[in-house]
This record gives sequence, C-alpha cells and structure tokens, in this order.
Amino acid sequence: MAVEGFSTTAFCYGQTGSGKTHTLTGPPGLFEKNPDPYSEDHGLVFRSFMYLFELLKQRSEFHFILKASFLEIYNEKVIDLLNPGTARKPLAVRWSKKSRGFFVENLFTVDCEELDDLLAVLEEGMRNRSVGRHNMNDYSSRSHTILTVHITSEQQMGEDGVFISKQGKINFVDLAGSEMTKKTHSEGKTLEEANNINKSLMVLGYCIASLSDSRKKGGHIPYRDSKLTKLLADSLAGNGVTLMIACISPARSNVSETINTLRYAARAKKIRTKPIVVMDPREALILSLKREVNALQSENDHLRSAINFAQDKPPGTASSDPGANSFMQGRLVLKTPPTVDLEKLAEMEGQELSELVRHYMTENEALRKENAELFTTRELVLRDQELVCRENERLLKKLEDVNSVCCRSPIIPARPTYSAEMLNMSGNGDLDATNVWVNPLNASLTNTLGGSTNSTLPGPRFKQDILEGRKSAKPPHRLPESIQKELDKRSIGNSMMNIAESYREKSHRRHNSWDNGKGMHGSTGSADSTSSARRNKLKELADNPNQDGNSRVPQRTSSTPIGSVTTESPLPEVSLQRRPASISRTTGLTDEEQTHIRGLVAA
Ligand SMILES: Nc1ncnc2c1ncn2[C@@H]1O[C@H](COP(=O)(O)OP(=O)(O)OP(=O)(O)O)[C@@H](O)[C@H]1O
Repeated sequence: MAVEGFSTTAFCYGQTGSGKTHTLTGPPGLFEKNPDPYSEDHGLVFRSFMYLFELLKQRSEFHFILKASFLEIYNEKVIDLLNPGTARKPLAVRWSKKSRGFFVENLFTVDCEELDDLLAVLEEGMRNRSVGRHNMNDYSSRSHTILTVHITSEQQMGEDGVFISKQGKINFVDLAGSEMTKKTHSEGKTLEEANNINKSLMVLGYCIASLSDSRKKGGHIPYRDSKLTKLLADSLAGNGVTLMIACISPARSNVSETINTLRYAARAKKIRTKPIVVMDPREALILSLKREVNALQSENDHLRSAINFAQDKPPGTASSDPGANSFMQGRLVLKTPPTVDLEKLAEMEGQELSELVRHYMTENEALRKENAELFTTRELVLRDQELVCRENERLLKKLEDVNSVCCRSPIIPARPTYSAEMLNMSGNGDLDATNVWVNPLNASLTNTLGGSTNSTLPGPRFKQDILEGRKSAKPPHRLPESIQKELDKRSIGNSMMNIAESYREKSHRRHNSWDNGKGMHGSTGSADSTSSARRNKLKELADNPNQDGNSRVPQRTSSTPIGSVTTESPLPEVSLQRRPASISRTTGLTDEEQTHIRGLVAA
C-alpha cells in the first residue's frame, strides 16, 4: 500500500522481553554476522525491504524514489540514529501546517537506490539505538525506534506528458516494552528510562482508548502529551493504514501483562482510519480536474444524446407541443463550452483548466436546471390531465343522475329540450301544478280527447307512453331545421286560425245569447251549450286535419320548448311562458291576443 501512495505503519507492542525487536529485526547481533539475505532469522523489516524491491522491479512504468530515516525516542528526546553526533543532540518535533501533522526537524534522510542502502540504514540505526540490560532482557530496548522508508512514485498519465507523483511511506515502530520495575529490578538510569517508557506507553494507551471509543468521537485525543504519540498520531488516526503486532510472553508469571497487552490490542482494533493517497497538491488538483473534465464530458454527452433523442421524436409528440418548442428553443441557446483537444490538455495551465471546468460546470448546471424544469412541466401536465379526467367523470355521473331522475318521473319525458323549470316539477304527476303555464286550449283538448289524441301530438303521446310504463319510450327525434321551422309556422298558423274560429263562434253565440236577453251570466244552459259547441268544434277540428295532413290544433313540436311558441313574421309572436294579467273568461285569451285575432278576422 505504501507503493500506492498510502501512509502505512507496523508497530510492535508488548511487555519487555516479549520479542518485539526480535519480530522486527531478528535476534540481537544478526547483522554483525553478515547473514544470508534469505536467512530465516530476518525480521519483518528486512523481509519487507526484500519484498519492496521485488515489487518495484515489477512496476517498471513507475519511477520510484526511496528515502529512509531512523530515529529513537529516548527519555522523551528524539535522537537521529543515522546521524546521532557525538553529543546525541535531540531534535525538535514540530507541527507542519502544510501536511497537518508532526514532523522531526532536521532529521537525516538517506536516499536509497539499492536494497543494500536500506539494509545499511537498518544496520546503522540498530547499532546506534539505546540498548540496556535488566533482569528480564539482556538486550532490552531502552527507547522507541521509528524506521521510516519514504516511497515516492511518479507515473506518466496518458500520452500528454503529465507526471503524477504519490508519496507513500512505511513506518516500522519498535516500542520499548512496558516494565514492571519490581520485576526488572531497575535502578538509577534504567529506572528513569523505565519510567519514561511507561509514561509514553501510558499516553499511547490513552490515545488508543480515546480513538476506539465511539462516544468520544471528535473529542480531544492527547497526542501532544508525549513525543511518541505526536509522531504516531498520523498512523493511529490519520489517513493511513496501521498494523499493530501485540507481542506477549507465554510465561504464566506474565499473565497480567499479557492480558493488558491483549486489552490494548482489542481497543486498537476498534480504531477506524480513512486511508488516502498522499499526493502533491498541484498534481492532485490536475488529476482531479482531469477526472472531473472526463466525468462532465461523459455527462454532457449523455445529456446531449438524450436531448437529440427528444429532438428526433416524430411530429405530434414532444416537438409538436408549442410549450415544448419554447423549451427546446430555450435549451438551444445554451452556451456550449469550447471543444478541447485532449492532447493539448497537458499543456494547459491550471487557470485554463479551471476555466474550462467552470465552463462545463455552468453548462452542466444549466442542463440540470432544464431537466428539472421539464420534469416539473411533465408533472403539471399529468396533474392537469388527471383533473380534467376527474371533472369529466363527475359531469358524466351528473348527466346520468339527471337522466335517471327524468326517466324515473312518470310525467317528465327525458328530453333534453325541456327547460330547467321542468326539473322543478313536483312529483305528483300533475303538469298543471307546476309554475309553467299551459295553453288552456291544449289542456282542454287533452282533457276532452283523453288518450285518443291522434298521433300528430308527439308531446302528449310521449307522455302517454311514459304513463303506460313503456320502457322504450324515447323522445322523438329532431327533424331537420328547415322542415321543423316550416312545421312550426303551419302549426302556429293553424292554431291561430283555430283560435280565430273559436273566437268567432264564441262571439256568435254570445250575440245569440244577448239576443235572447240573457246576458253573459244569465243562463247556465247557455254556458253549457257554449262549451258543448266548443267541444264539438274542437273535436271536428281534431278529426279533420287540413290539407297538409296536420292537425289544426296547436301542437308542441320537439324543437319547441314547452310553454313557448315562437313564430316568424307575418305571424305575431305570442309568448305563453307567463300567465297574462287579464284573460277573457269566455275565450281564455288575453286582450292582446283578442286584438290580434280581431285584426286577422277583419283582414
Ligand atoms: N520468536 C522468538 N524466537 C526466538 N527467540 C526469541 C523470539 N522472540 C524473542 N526472542 C528472544 O527473546 C529475547 C527478547 O526479545 P526482544 O529483545 O525482541 O524483546 P523485546 O520485546 O524487544 O524486549 P524490550 O522491550 O525489552 O526491548 C531476545 O533474546 C530474543 O532473541
């Protein structure tokens, strides 16, 4: 992973004499014997170096730069093991704003081109580290050591000449073992070393405990309490990968330390880091910009293909919609970013690349906005359509209800030409009980002739059908308008003639009665004879249709609303919708009608 650019750490933890140094570097004095490179005595560090160089050989497309440093923390002082000097002057640990981590100032770093260079660093450091002796270990490490191998890899991205470099590293940390001074019988200098070792290990334990506790996430981690934790902060909770090797003793007498070590290991196992590849900020920016450009270009291609698909739709679909056209027009005026030659991309400056990305982002934003608008419009159209459908269903249901009410009523024929006043008709079946005035002649004729009214009376006949409960009763079909008008003229003309004749007859009888000296109210017999004569006359009129085959009795046609008769000139219009103020008791006609009829008779 260090080769890929990650920061990695392997550290050994455990009580003194448990084999930490043995695990990392092998038995004491191994390198003084000039061992075989493939000896089984080698520890993790040597084996890692071997594996690292094998890996570098396989990756010929990369250019690697290796650098190594070796330091120890002895009594809370950082000593450079590759350049200790005669005075073993301690180095300062500082905070780097750039890398946002602690670093050792002026630490000697050795370029390592060969495996031997790395082995030389390891040997030199092992030789210079502080080793002591106590009851539990003849070669006890009196300090924490950190061997770091920095791996810089450079790779050419594509054929445009841009090199991308990554900086990975491996930390090999050999911690000094925790000591129970009672057991080790440490005194003097060794006791001071043991106290410092225990103190720094305790801080490390606090840091591990805090990092592993999910409740303290984001809380304070006491890295600054020791040099060891400062330098391991990045490995413990940074963006690297860390391997903890817990070394324990198989001796029964060390059981409490073993349990303690395992407890630490269990806590450390809970720590979660977020490994990232460490790169040069400028190169990282170029790489991210290139990725972003590729992503935006692919997204733009996708959106363009989707828009072209919408444009290629046949007429009558989306393009035939004027609203859609306006949308299309609005979309077509989008500012398209300039086409970029990918080969020249590497030559472009960071500012140009940023400008280009900004162009694509603007276009992308516009396309996203347009896409959202299209979706919104589609939703609105669907909602409107649903509303119209619901309204349609409601109106249809209402129409059905109205039809069913009309059909259920025994006196209302279900004909759409009836005025709304008919709907207010009471349910007792008496047409005369409504507020619609009916021509008394029609009514008297119906009463006189009963159900024997001839077939030229469509209204009463239809009414009769309803009364007889015929299911097939339907309103008569409408005639063509010209024929219907002609029929209306004739029927109205006939009715007027009929009225004129009855008026003439009534006048004649009235004269006779006056002649008989009985006056208007003189005799009931006269009234009876008058009504009898009128009945006979009407019957005669009904039984003898005129030459056109039409009855001379006023008829209601299908196109004429009930209660209203409309004529064209020269016949005067007579409205029967409202009962006139003054009606003659004998003729049943208004003054105005009588005047008209008198004029007609005179003519
Ligand atoms: N796996 C092993 N096989 C053989 N010998 C071992 C093994 N582990 C440790 N030893 C031996 O035990 C002794 C102590 O080991 P080592 O020095 O590595 O312990 P340590 O944990 O580093 O102690 P300290 O913390 O005091 O430095 C050494 O002589 C080492 O060779």
